[in-house]
Amino acid sequence: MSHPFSAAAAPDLPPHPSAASSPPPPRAGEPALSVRGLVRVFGRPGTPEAKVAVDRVDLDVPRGSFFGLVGRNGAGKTTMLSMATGLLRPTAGSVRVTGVDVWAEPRRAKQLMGVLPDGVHLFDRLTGRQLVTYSGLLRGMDRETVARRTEDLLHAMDLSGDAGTQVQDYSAGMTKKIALAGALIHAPSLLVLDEPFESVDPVSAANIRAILHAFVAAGGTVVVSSHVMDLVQRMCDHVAVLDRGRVLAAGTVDEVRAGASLEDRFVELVGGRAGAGEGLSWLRPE
Ligand SMILES: Nc1ncnc2c1ncn2[C@@H]1O[C@H](COP(=O)(O)OP(=O)(O)OP(=O)(O)O)[C@@H](O)[C@H]1O
Repeated sequence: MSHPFSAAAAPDLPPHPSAASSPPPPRAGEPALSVRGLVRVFGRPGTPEAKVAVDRVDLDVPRGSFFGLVGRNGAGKTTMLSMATGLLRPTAGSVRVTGVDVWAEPRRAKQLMGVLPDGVHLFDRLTGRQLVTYSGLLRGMDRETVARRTEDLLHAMDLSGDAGTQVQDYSAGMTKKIALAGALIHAPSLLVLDEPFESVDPVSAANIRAILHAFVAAGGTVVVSSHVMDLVQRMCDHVAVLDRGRVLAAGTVDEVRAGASLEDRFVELVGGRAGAGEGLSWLRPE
């Protein structure tokens, strides 16, 4: 019997949609995502307030990979992924999705992508079912396909029972899952997920991982950002370590961890835990 949380319950998600407005075919030999010289400065450049959040990043995400982007708080992960997905304009540099320039041809590029941004701001007066349905209709998909995939996705995310509830009444984890369902409905070639497991319970997280693995097995590419090294080591085949807006290491997980655990290697790369707990000598029970 097909268990509701098993990979077998993953919705029908070939990497290329049968939507009315077909996306451009991937260009042979192009990485799924290619970033060159990417820079983002917040605040006026040259002023003391200027903050270089992403600093001349070059990165290739191979097609068919499950790619983890890891870094400390404030390392620049969200800023980089926002630029990569057309949500935040780069100060400099370029981004291509299977050869399509995200900032020169945003409509074409966005057809190829499914995006789960960090701190998603959803139309939360909609019910879960309406939100997923509109995600599909806005992509130009036909109603019948949208209706079928919406039910598949609600089931796969264990949200069928809450499909008629407004998203504003969802928990943080449910909100994450419904946003992910909306990002999957057009069966994109590339999924970019910022912290997809944050606030998500372990059963739902395992379910989402199974869906993502099935998607990669079908030829899709997934990029996830995460702080959880153990998860990235187990789940991803490629990883990039970002720190202070720069890529410190990138490659297959085995190349980057170089025989150590990814967590140990990460701490080594970003400079360890110097000063942890110092200056808090007062922090003890009276
Ligand atoms: N809108 C903004 N205005 C000014 N500075 C910003 C803005 N957004 C991000 N930053 C700064 O850019 C840097 C990178 O932030 P970013 O959110 O990309 O990091 P992150 O790696 O995603 O962190 P976290 O893991 O905590 O989510 C931080 O120093 C942050 O303060």
